[in-house]
Amino acid sequence: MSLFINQDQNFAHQVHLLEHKLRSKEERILELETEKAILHLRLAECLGRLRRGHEGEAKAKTLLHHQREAQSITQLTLGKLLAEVQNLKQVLSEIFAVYANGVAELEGQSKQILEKLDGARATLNSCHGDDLQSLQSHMAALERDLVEEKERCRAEKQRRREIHNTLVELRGNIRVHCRVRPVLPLDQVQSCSSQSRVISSEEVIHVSEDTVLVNCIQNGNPAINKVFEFERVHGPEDSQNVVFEEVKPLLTSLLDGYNVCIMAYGQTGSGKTHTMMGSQGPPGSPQPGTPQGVSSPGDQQGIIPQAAVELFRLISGKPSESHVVEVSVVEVYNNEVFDLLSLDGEGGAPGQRRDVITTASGPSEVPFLTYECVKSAPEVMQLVWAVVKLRARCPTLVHAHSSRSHLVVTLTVSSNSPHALALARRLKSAKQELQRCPRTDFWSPRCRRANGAPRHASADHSAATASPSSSFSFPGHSQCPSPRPSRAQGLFRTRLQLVDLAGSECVGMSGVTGAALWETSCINRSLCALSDVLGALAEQRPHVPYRNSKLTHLLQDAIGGDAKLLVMLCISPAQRFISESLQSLGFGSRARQFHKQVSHRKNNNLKQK
Ligand SMILES: Nc1ncnc2c1ncn2[C@@H]1O[C@H](COP(=O)(O)OP(=O)(O)OP(=O)(O)O)[C@@H](O)[C@H]1O
Repeated sequence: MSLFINQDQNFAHQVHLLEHKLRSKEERILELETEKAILHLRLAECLGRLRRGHEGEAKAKTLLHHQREAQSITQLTLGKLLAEVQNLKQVLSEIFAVYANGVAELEGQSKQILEKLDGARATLNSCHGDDLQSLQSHMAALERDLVEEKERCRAEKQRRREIHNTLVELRGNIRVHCRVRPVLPLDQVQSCSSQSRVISSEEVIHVSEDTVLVNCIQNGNPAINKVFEFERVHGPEDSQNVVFEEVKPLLTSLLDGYNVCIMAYGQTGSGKTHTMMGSQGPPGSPQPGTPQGVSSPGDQQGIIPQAAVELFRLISGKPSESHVVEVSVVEVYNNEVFDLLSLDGEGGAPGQRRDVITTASGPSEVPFLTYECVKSAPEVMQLVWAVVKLRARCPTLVHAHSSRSHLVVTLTVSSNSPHALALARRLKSAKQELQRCPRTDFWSPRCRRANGAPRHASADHSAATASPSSSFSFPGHSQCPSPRPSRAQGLFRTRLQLVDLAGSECVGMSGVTGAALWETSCINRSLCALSDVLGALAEQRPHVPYRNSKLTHLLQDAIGGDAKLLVMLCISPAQRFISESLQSLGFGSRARQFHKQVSHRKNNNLKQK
C-alpha cells in the first residue's frame, strides 16, 4: 500500500514538476513573444528610418540640383549686373563731365552778373545821391515854408488877439473859459443790484481845446451829443499853472486902466474853490494826509494867489510909475454883503455887514468897506487865507466842504500913470452912456439880519463868532471907513476882482434842510439874477437888472461896465451831475452871446470900412 502511495506521490510530484516547467516555458514563450514584438517594432522603426533616409537623400539630391541651378543663374545675373554697373559708371562719368562744364559756365556767368551788379550799384548810388539831395532841398524848402507858415499863423493869432482885445477894450466884454475837472469819489453813484452794490462814475463830458462835448444818455434812447464852444477849454489833465497861463494876459489890462474880473461859476463840488484858491491851503499849512508843516506845492496854487504874484510882477516892471495896491475881501451870504477884513467895535469878530450903493457917477460902491494896503503877493495871500476860513461852509450829500457864500477878493491898484489917466478920461465918457440904464428895486431878502447877529446860520463859525478876547488879527490891519482918506487925489484906480461863487445845487441831491435849505435858495436866486443880467446884456435890453441881487449889484461894473470879465466855468465830467453841468454850460454860452454880438457888430463895421 505504501508502495502505491509513493508512486502516486512521485507521479503527482512529476506532474507538478512538469506543470511547473510548462508554466515556466509558457512564461518564457510570452517573454520571447514580447521581445519579438519589440524587435518587430524596432525593425519597423528602422525600416521607417531607412525609408525616410532614402527620401532625404532624394531631397538633398534635388536641393543640390537646385543649388547648382541657382548658382548658375546667380552667376549669369551677376554678370549682367556687372555689365549694367559698368554702363552706369559710363553714364555717370558722362553726366559729371556735363555738370562740370555747366558749373564752369555758371561761374563765368555769375562773375559777369556780379560785375554788372557792381556797375548798377555804382550807378544807383550816384542816382540816389542826386535824389537825396533834391529831396533834402525839397524838405528844406518845406521846412522854410512851415516856419514861415508858423510865423504867419503866430502873427495871425497875435492880430486876432489884438483885435479881440480892442473889441474888449471898446466895450466891457466877456470871455468864457471852461474847466472840466477829473472824476472824483464824489461823482460816484451807488446803486443796489439784486446781488451787490454797484458803484459807477460814468464820464459823459469830453473836451478839445475850445469845445465841450456832452453825451446826453437817456435810458433806452440813443445818446444825443451837445457841443458847447468857449474861448478856451481845459480838460482834467490841465494843471493849475496851465489854467492860469490862459488867464494871465488879462491882468496886463489892469495897468492899462481897465477893471478886470475873474469869476468861477459852476455847480457845487465842480472845482471853483480849487480853481480860484487851490486845494492845498496856504503854503506851510498842514494838509489832510500830509505831515504838519509841509508846504503846498506851487503848482497847486489857484488863480487868486497866482494873480497876486503876477500883479506885483507887473508893477515892479514899471518903476517910473508909482502904484499902491489895496485888498478887500467880501462875502455875499444869504443876499447880504459881509466885509471879512473888518473887525467889530471891540476888535473881535470879523465880518461886518455892509451895503452896496450906486454912486452918482455910476459904479457901485460898498461904503465903509475895509481896505488893507499890501506890498507883496504873500501879504495879500496871508490876509486872504486868514479870512477864507471864516467863509460859510456846510457839508451836503454832494460836497463835504460846500461853500455857502460868494467870495469876492478885490485888489485895487492906484496909479499915477499918464497913460492910465488918459484912458480914465476916455472911459469916463463911455460910462456916462451906461448910466442911462434904469434901475430896478432891490430884491428884498426874506431873512434880513441886523448887524452883529451871527452871519452863518448853518455852518460852524466859531471863528466868526469869537469873543472879543479872541486872538484873531490881520497883519497890518487898519480899517479905513469910506471915503478912504488915505487915497491920494489925482490917482487912477483899477480893480481886479476875483470871485469864487457859491455852487448852484439841486436840493434833491444835496439833501439840505432848514437853514442850509434857505442858503441854497439864496445861492440859486443870486445865480439866477447873475444869469438874468448876462441875458439882458446879451440881448442889449435897455434895462439890466443888476440890483435884483446883492451879488450882481456888487459886481455891476465887472459884468456890464468897462471891466474885462472872464467867466471860468467849472464842470464835473460825471453822468450823475449832467443836468447841472448842462445848466452851467448854458450859462457860459449865454454869457458869450454878449461877446459874440459885439464882435459881430465890430466885424460889420470893419467890413463897411
Ligand atoms: N481840477 C481838479 N483837480 C483835482 N481835484 C479837483 C479839481 N477840481 C476840484 N477838485 C477837488 O474837488 C473837490 C471839490 O472842489 P471845490 O471845493 O473846489 O468845489 P466847489 O465848486 O468850490 O464846491 P462848492 O461850490 O460846493 O464850494 C475838492 O476836493 C477839490 O480838491
